[in-house]
Amino acid sequence: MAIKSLGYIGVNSTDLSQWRTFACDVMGLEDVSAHLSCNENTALFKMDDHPYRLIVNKSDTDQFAFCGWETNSEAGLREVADALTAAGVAVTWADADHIAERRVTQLLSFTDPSGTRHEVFYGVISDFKRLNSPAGVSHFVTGSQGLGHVVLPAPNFDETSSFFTEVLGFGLSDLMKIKFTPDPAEPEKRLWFMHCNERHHSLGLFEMPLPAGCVHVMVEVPNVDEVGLGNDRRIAAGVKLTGTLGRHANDHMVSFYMRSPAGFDIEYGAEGRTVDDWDNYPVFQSTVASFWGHDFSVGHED
Ligand SMILES: Cc1ccc(O)c(O)c1CC[C@@H]1C(=O)CC[C@]2(C)C(=O)CC[C@@H]12
Ligand SMILES: [Fe+2]
Repeated sequence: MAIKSLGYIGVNSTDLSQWRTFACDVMGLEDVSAHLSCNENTALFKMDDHPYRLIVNKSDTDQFAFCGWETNSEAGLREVADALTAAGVAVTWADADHIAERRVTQLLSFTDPSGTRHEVFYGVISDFKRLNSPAGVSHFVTGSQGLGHVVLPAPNFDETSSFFTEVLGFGLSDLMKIKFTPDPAEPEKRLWFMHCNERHHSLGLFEMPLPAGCVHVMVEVPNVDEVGLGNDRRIAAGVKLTGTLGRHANDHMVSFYMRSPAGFDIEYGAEGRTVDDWDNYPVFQSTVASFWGHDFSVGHED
């Protein structure tokens, strides 16, 4: 497939300083806004040798804004554009300002069948500066696995899931049928996990609308100590815990969840498994989220 990894994510924010505190002091990302001399209505945060992985734009709402998917080449980007066009999805090629803002060579955008905005690009423009984490995080697990994973609301589930598999070429990793709240009357909802590289999942689709525009974004640190240190920083910053420490049954990630200033969650994890041979990987359905831990009921308390 032409899409190789999750390259960046975009967020809208009424208060950039809230994101500076959360992204730097809690997540351990580096604020590179001044280094990249972006305008005062944008904040850029670095995780690795990409110029940035998180872009926060000043807005009148606090919401997830877009995913940025990376392709390898101009041909790869053209392939995605052709597949979208053939499927009747409107493709917008970015103008020079948009391309310059994103620091890539070429860029297009589209909207998926559940209304989430996506960008697809090739050719990151980087000075290859290394991460200098203000929280002392040694590094994030990225590279060919991309920045992590994103779980998106997909109320229009059948159309959205087949769009990602059939039009964009994502592979199904595993699936669940779950209730989101403790309410016993709530019907079960589908939660599908999909891959575009060796990371177990780069994309999740959850059958439910969400005002925040995103369920969560996962970033991966190299070991459980970094997860624990991240949780200590979360406590020190007074950030709400939305899922307790646990190990997932599908990707084996040890993680916790916390509420970001945009209302969606950040999953902070380590020890996720990779899959080298998807052809011989059996898709499965799990009836539990995790081998142990991950109490999500804490997120529904005030
Ligand atoms: C189940 C699971 C497997 C791998 C992951 O990376 C992962 O994030 C999850 C959990 C997904 C999901 C969530 O994020 C919000 C709260 C959810 C909907 C639940 O209540 C159970 C599954 C949870
Ligand atoms: Fe996750």
